[in-house]
Formats: sequence, structure tokens, C-alpha cells
Amino acid sequence: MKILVSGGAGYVGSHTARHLTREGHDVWIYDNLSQGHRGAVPADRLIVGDLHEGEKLTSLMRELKIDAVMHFAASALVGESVTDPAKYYRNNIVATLSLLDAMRAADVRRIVFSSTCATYGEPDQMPITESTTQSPVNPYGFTKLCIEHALADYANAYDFGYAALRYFNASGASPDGDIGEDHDPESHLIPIVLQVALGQREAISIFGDDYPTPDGTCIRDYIHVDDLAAAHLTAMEKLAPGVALKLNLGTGEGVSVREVIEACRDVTGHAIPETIAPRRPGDPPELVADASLALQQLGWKAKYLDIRETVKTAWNWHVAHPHGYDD
Ligand SMILES: NC(=O)c1ccc[n+]([C@@H]2O[C@H](COP(=O)([O-])OP(=O)(O)OC[C@H]3O[C@@H](n4cnc5c(N)ncnc54)[C@H](O)[C@@H]3O)[C@@H](O)[C@H]2O)c1
Ligand SMILES: O=c1ccn([C@@H]2O[C@H](COP(=O)(O)OP(=O)(O)O[C@H]3O[C@H](CO)[C@H](O)[C@H](O)[C@H]3O)[C@@H](O)[C@H]2O)c(=O)[nH]1
Repeated sequence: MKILVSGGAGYVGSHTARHLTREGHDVWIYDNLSQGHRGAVPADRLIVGDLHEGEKLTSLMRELKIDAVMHFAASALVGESVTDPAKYYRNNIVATLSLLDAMRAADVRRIVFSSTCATYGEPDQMPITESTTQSPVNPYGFTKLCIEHALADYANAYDFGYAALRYFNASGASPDGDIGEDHDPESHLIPIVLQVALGQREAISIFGDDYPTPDGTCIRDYIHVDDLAAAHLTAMEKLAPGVALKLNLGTGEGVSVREVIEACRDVTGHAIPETIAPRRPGDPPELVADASLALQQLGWKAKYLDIRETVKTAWNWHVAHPHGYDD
């Protein structure tokens, strides 16, 4: 298939674009490089552009005869969405509507959308299933939920087929160490801990050790980026007009911040000093997926179930690229 990957020069998008290409698809990456990297994608497959440029998107989709879109492009920092919500409403809602309308104009009706566990807010029942109430507690989660609703309405009215894939914590890197996670600024736990191991930071700050969890630190579900990539392809293959897939993508295993740091110590052999810092506003104590519906509907399940194996792949990338991509 001919696939347009919005945000394909970013972290999850670049791993997925590579997987799609290796599986024989004709992949075009559309990215404004606000967070993405030229080095993460083949130069002859990158189209630099913004989602807001609707007419450009329509012509591209027509010229390239695009069959389906994978839509990763977004602003994705929970904290920033609270301090600068306008950016999130514009980039995650307005820009996505521009993409959806360009798809309509170009008669492209299949889309796989990057949603998030942040659409669930702070549920008290763990693990989280797809029928858990979606009640986001920050603008980021709300903008993603809003697009899930838009997709349902577009599917109904305009024959779109869509998958809203609600990822938990994307983590790890391509095992060969070629591509990996490089955000600026970096806010994600695993890359920050590994920067301590590389001697680029003095210590890891644990944001709160007084949560109601066994070791007092927050629990998350760290899903390997290559497992996410595989799920995207399988979901895309199921899409047809009127099909609506809404699926959690996680391992089903909860891992605490302390356990992540311990895994990083094991993998890197570095002592990794830690300090306790105040809680980060908006952090739910625990987010763990029940991903059994993805198994039922896609035959998909995570292959990386041991946090050490995931950290090893991230470490390979960081050692090979201690300062991230060149651009
Ligand atoms: N990383 C995670 O743990 C996680 C978890 C759940 C959901 N998600 C979602 O997955 C997607 C990818 O996340 P990521 O971590 O790879 O983020 P990322 O920032 O690495 O990638 C996003 C890409 O989109 C591009 N982009 C942003 N706005 C754009 C625009 N208006 N026009 C064109 N390109 C634009 C950026 O340059 C970047 O390359 C996002 O939609 C995010 O909300 C991520
Ligand atoms: O220096 C740090 C960084 C993070 N943490 C903790 O580590 C855990 C994981 O934090 P990340 O920032 O790595 O990930 P989040 O769980 O905050 O965010 C992830 O899940 C969100 C949904 O809740 C969004 O989808 C987001 O894009 C995705 O990265 C949290 O408890 C956080 O408080 C620390 O203790 N110290």
C-alpha cells in the first residue's frame, strides 16, 4: 500500500515507517521537523510540510495515490499542554481536521491515529480496558479524545475506516541502534535515566516517592516502539469503510519508576544516582493496559515483556548516538 506517515520523522513514527517499508509498503513521510529528525528517515522519502497546509496535503495524496494515512504528528507533552493549551488545541485538533479534510478531498478514507492512555485520565480500576471511561485530566489527553470523536463521526458520515490506537508509554529503540528516541527537551523517564548513565546528567530525579504504590513511585506500562510499529501495520490491514478500531497498546505489565531505574543500572552497569523530587503535576499513580482486545481483534500482543530487554535497545541507541541525531 501507499502510505502517508504524518509525523514520521518523530520517535514512534520513524520506527513505524521503517517497519512498513521493510514489510514492502510504499511509505512517504510528512513532517514539519518541529520535533522530528532528518536522520530518522530516508532522505528521498521525506516531505517537509505542516499539517495546516491542507491544499498541499490534498495534492500530495492525489499525486502519490495514497491509500492510507498513519497520523503521528502532534504535540505530545502533558505538562506543556497545561501551560500552553492553545498550542495543543491548534496542533492536535485544528491541524488534524486539516489532515482529515485533505483526506476527504483526495478520497483517502483509511487512517490509523496515535491516541493515548492520557484519554483515560486517572481511572481507579487497573488495568485499563477500552470500556474504562475516557475522562482526560489535561489538555493533551482532551485533544486526543476530541479527535477520536471526530474520527467516529467521519467514519459514520464519510465512510472513513479508522483505528485509534491508545498507546501507553512508548519506549526502547530499534535493536540495531540506528534510530531511537531524541526529543528536545527530553522529558521521558528512560532516556533521562540513560543520560545519567552516559554522564550527561548527575542524577535522576524521581518525581514523588509517596504515591499509593508498593514502592511509592508511579507505575506505568512501557511498550516497546517496535511492538507499536507492528500493531500499526496490523491495524491498517483491517481498515475498510466503516471499520472503527479503538484499542489499547501496552504490555499489561506495570513497572514503577524505581524498577525502571534499577533495570537501567543492570543494563548499563552504571550506579545511576537518584534524588527524590516533588510530584510532577498531573501524573496519575498508575497506568497499566489491558491489551486483550488488541489480541482479539488484531492478533497482536507485545513481544517485549521484560523492561530490561526494552532498556537494552534504548541503551544501544544512546551509546551509538550519545547526542541524539545530528540535526
Ligand atoms: N511517546 C509516547 O509515549 C506516546 C504515548 C502515547 C501517544 N503518543 C502519540 O504518538 C504520536 C507520536 O509520539 P512521539 O513520541 O513519536 O512524538 P514526536 O514528537 O517524536 O513525533 C511527532 C512528530 O510530529 C511532527 N509534527 C508535529 N506537529 C506537526 C505538524 N503540525 N505538521 C507536521 N508535522 C508535525 C514532529 O516534528 C515530530 O516529528 C503523538 O501523536 C503522540 O501524542 C506518544
Ligand atoms: O525525570 C523524570 C521523568 C519522569 N519521571 C516519572 O516517570 C514516569 C514516566 O514519565 P514519562 O514522562 O516518561 O511518561 P508519562 O507517563 O508522563 O507520559 C507518557 O504517557 C502520557 C500519557 O499519560 C503521554 O501519552 C506521553 O506522551 C507519554 O510519554 C512518571 O511517573 C514520571 O513522573 C520521573 O520520575 N523523573
